[in-house]
Amino acid sequence: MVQRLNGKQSSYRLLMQYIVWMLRIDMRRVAGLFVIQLLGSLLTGMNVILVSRIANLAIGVYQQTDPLSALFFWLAVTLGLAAINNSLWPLFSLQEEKVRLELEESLLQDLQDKASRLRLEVFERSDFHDLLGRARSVTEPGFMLNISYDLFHMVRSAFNMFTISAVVLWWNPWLFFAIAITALPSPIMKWLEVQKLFQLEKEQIPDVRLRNYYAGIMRSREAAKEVRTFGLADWLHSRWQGLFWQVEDAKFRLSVRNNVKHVLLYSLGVVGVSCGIAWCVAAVLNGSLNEGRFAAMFVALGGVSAGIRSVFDSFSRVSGSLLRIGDFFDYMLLGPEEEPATTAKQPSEQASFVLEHVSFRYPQTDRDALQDVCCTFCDGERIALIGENGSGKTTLVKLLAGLYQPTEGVIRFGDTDLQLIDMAELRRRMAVVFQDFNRYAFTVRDNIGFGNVMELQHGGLIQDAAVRSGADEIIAGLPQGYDTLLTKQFSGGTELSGGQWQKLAIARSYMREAAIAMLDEPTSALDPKAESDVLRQFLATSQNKTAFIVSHRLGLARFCDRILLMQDGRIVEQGSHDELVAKNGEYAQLWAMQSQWYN
Ligand SMILES: Nc1ncnc2c1ncn2[C@@H]1O[C@H](COP(=O)(O)OP(=O)(O)OP(=O)(O)O)[C@@H](O)[C@H]1O
Repeated sequence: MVQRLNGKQSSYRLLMQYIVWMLRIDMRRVAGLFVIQLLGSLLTGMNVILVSRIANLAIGVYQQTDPLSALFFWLAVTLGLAAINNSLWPLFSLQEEKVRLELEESLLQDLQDKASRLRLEVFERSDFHDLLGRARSVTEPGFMLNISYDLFHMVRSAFNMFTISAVVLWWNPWLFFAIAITALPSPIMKWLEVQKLFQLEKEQIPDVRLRNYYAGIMRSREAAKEVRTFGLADWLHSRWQGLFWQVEDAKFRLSVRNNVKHVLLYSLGVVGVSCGIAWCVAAVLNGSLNEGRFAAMFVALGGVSAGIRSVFDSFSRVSGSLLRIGDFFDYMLLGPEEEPATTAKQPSEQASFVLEHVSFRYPQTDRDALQDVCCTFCDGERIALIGENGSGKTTLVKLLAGLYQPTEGVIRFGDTDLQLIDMAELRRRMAVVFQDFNRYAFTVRDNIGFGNVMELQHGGLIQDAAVRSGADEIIAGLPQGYDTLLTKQFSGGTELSGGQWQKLAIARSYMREAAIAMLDEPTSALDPKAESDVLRQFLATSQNKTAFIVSHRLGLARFCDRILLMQDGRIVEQGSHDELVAKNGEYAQLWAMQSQWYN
């Protein structure tokens, strides 16, 4: 089961986590950004006081009670400070851009590292893909741009608001509270809306993923053949369209409701500021407020209201982004992970496996793919796994390769529980060809060399692997030989047939001198000659190896030391070919059935 270690976290905790994380990435630059913010805001606050001073001086000059030079002096000071304030922002933007890029890179790296550590069972769960989809949205270009911009904007607006508020509070505290109370409901509403939108988007993620899946099929080169042959385009489009509007309509309805509320609450804020200005006018008329202070109050009242809105608007956007970052942190705490090499045990030299009452059920299914399997595979033994489709052969191979853990029972490698073994080390001793092997859109050299990435530059080894798998003849006919790009997605590439790809996958497994070989239907796409070459090669190279081969070709199985016949996740018969034929059971019937085509 997917373990998520933390529950819903408060915005405050997430904000702290985010700030700590930013500081961890580039403490010097992040601290520098805060200092620039602080300076800029102090300058903005001073500006309000200077406006008051200049207005009073202008009146004084007009009434000839103050000298013109004093007015020019304070005007020069104000302009000077404004110039300093303005020059801070290009500096701020450059620093911010760098911090943002560093954050984005770190996010992507963390996301990818985590995915490579998670156990494969986790990938089988749909809720994992929902969470991954939400966590990935954090790494979209622009997300970091917005959150860091909003965060710094919030800090800057808060500094501005505090300095302007301090001025108004000092001159008239009641006026300040009246403006604050009328200005607050609108941004608080916005904050609540952000939470609702996040919740809605979270619920919509499975539909959005499905919608993207439909779109992906319509765009995919691989699917294009069937989409056209079976005329699926209209059906896919109508499904995609239905989901598109279902998702977007729900968001639009929420947006309409929010906008109506906003208009009402914003008007309340305007009423607050208007009342404040009316109060100032009355104070000027009754002589309790001089003209200079009136001018400054006029600026400051609007400033307080706009400041409160600006702080809370940025806060709403930051908290919305933090909720998404929260998904990212949740994702980073997912488990279970593979055993870290530092705590894991070294695998024994003897490549033997013991399965004790092993059952396995894929996550989110209600049926065991393997049921109570008990078996021993000795060092150097060659095993053929046969059985009808869905009987559990591939699942058994995946468990032996340590890719999945049994849901019940234990698999031992040598004497040690496979779960406790350093899998990276054990996998270095394994050569595996999966039934659904990867077709990398890279060069032939890479496609073979990935079997032993440390030897990717070792041309001789790659050529040798190609010769053993029979891929060398294909490569000789390619335009750039081993450097041919195997994809039509990028320019200059080419494409191979299914069987040719399979030969490359087999060559990949020959890249390491492995003590354990696992081949899951390695010849399903090969022509008879190629199949016979590959099987001969397998029998020759698997001498003294612990080897497992999954195949429906019983002709091959007869050359293995032991055959395991599987049915419904159980081993129903096992023994050598001769023993099983003599037993005259299921295997004997299958053998008779297949051999009749060759008689
Ligand atoms: N990823 C998965 N999630 C859920 N169920 C799965 C998954 N993979 C396989 N199964 C189920 O597990 C059972 C065993 O599948 P497995 O692939 O091991 O069969 P197999 O014997 O290798 O079949 P085949 O000969 O068709 O390759 C089947 O019932 C299958 O439907």
